[in-house]
Amino acid sequence: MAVFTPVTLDDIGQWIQQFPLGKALTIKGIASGIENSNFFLTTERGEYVLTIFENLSFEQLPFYLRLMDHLAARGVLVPAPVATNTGELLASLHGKPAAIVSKLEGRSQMDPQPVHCAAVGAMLARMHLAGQDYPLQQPNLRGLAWWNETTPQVLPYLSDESAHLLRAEMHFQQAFAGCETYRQLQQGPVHADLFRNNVMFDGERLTGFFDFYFAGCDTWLFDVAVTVNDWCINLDTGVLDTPRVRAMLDAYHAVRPFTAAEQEAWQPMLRAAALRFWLSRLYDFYQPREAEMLTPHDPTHFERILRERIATPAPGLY
Ligand SMILES: Nc1ncnc2c1ncn2[C@@H]1O[C@H](COP(=O)(O)OP(=O)(O)O)[C@@H](O)[C@H]1O
Ligand SMILES: N[C@@H](CCOP(=O)(O)O)C(=O)O
Repeated sequence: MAVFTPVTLDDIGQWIQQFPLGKALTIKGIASGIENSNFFLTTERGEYVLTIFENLSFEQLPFYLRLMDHLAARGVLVPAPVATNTGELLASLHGKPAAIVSKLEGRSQMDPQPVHCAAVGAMLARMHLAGQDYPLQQPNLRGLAWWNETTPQVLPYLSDESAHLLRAEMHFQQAFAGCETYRQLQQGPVHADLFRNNVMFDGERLTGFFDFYFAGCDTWLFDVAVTVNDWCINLDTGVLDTPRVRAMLDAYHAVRPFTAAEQEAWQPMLRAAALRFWLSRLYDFYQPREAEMLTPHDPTHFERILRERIATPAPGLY
């Protein structure tokens, strides 16, 4: 279980009074996260999720929380942050930034079918459009600059074969990020981590996207590639499953049509999305932080996906 900062009901008895939520009735640590300490919180007003941010600062957090607020206000299904009695979306708990957001119904769909992929594709396109007038700017903190910084830190742990792949792909992605087609890609706030475990479904009904704490301003296509690489693959081989890819891309395209530049950039972008998670998983694997209980994700999964995207062209965007 990844609870880096434990919290008890006693700890928040007074603290909760700054929110219009009544008394706290129960609090329970959530096992599955790897970045933050999360708790299901029941108060006299209902059910919520309390997050204590372990890595993001008071200065960085308004970008994420106001983005969720912005999107929720425009009908995109995301958790709505609860403001304090003085209108703040953030408060300090055990000396760290903390927020309370609404709890989404349902559960994650870990074995998605085309119908789920279509729902995700359509909501992702709506999210990109709704984010167009979001006024705050913050780069994707796990973008190319972070890859450049992280690569030398993980290279010493890799086999010759994997190190060769990482160096070569970094070289390829640096060139891609500097090319004219890349410059033409539409950008805006993106989720950047829209994996199956960050979306809730009630049956076939999508109830919301959550875990926006890797969000940032980046190309919309990067967001699509991250999402396809998790939702539309054979999990053992990393091979794309065409019916799920088509369902997701067609549903996205129907809401926000892809451009010719995006079509051209699609294959390298799928590689970029695989590289990003290979790198972060390597980093988390070899430089783990302390937690009460923590299971690092398997880096080789994304190395396999990267090799597969290099070897086999994906179905086109449209
Ligand atoms: N708004 C929410 N509504 C319902 N469940 C949530 C919500 N936010 C988080 N959770 C639950 O908490 C778990 C961990 O949250 P997550 O944001 O993925 O953590 P981390 O950022 O630490 O990786 C999720 O798998 C989900 O079960
Ligand atoms: N989705 C990433 C890791 C981030 O974890 P999350 O629980 O916050 O989604 C991965 O799978 O490597």
